[in-house]
Amino acid sequence: MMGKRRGSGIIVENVTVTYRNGHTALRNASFTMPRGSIAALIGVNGAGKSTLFKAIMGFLPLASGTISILDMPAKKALARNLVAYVPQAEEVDWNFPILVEDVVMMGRYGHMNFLRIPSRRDRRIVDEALARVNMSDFRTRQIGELSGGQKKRVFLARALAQESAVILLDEPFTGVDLTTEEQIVDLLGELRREGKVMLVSTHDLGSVPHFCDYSVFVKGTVIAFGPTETTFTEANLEAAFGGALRHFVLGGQELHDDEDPRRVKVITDDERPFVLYGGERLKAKTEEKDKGDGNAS
Ligand SMILES: Nc1ncnc2c1ncn2[C@@H]1O[C@H](COP(=O)(O)OP(=O)(O)OP(=O)(O)O)[C@@H](O)[C@H]1O
Repeated sequence: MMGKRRGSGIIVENVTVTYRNGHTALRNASFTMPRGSIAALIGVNGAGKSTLFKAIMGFLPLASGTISILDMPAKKALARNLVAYVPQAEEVDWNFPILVEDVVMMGRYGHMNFLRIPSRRDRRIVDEALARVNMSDFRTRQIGELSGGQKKRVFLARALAQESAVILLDEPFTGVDLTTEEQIVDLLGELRREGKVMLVSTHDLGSVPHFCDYSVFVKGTVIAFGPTETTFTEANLEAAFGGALRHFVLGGQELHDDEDPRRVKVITDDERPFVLYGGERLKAKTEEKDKGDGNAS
């Protein structure tokens, strides 16, 4: 396990990515996040979140700029198998006939020689990864026969089996029920305590302050980034989502039977609402969690 907490996790500096059709999806994007932390990548559809992931993974060339991972050039970190990617559901061919346990074993390929014969250790790591996402009972199922949330957990298990220090998760909560989302959030918290670096793209605004240490707002570039405490603000949400967000302010008789003057503001992109109480938002729970015994069940 990674015990190291110091040093930088991911540094993206002035990155520009242009697709082959000439469309520049990201221009001069920059942000940094340290080791042992979780950052949310927040932005509307088409803002460039997946493009950023693909650029970090080396799937797309950079027109300019640099990316460094764990204090080394991204290429080197990728070659050392230090980065795992959990793709969006739409990017996977679910008709491909493959068993759950074989998907997770793919996470071990980078550790095997070209014959790809799993060792006892590889099998043990796959078993542990499946157990950690509560999918052991499904190991001999075809991946295409699972629910959306179960598929996500299998791909998360593949990332765990890879034993990489960095995990990129593209929309891990889309199509996932609340219990599964909570399990995934707990697991990410455990991984953070192990010193891993996690970048999570999400539309699920309500959960960001609960588990993300850093927020990165994307809109064709990085328009704001920093600690969630200070960066996950109404102004930045507005800047990132513009008219796509809906606001409700509840107060008076709508909210209270008594004379309580306090009001609640709800900001939502219709997935999970983000609630501000009397102009102040709920304090992130992450620190409280960290102070616990670290034994999330
Ligand atoms: N292969 C491609 N060729 C050309 N343009 C592309 C390609 N893939 C994406 N784009 C464009 O790049 C921009 C950013 O897309 P990207 O997929 O990174 O957005 P996103 O923030 O991940 O959105 P979503 O929330 O829908 O996943 C969009 O305008 C999109 O149309």
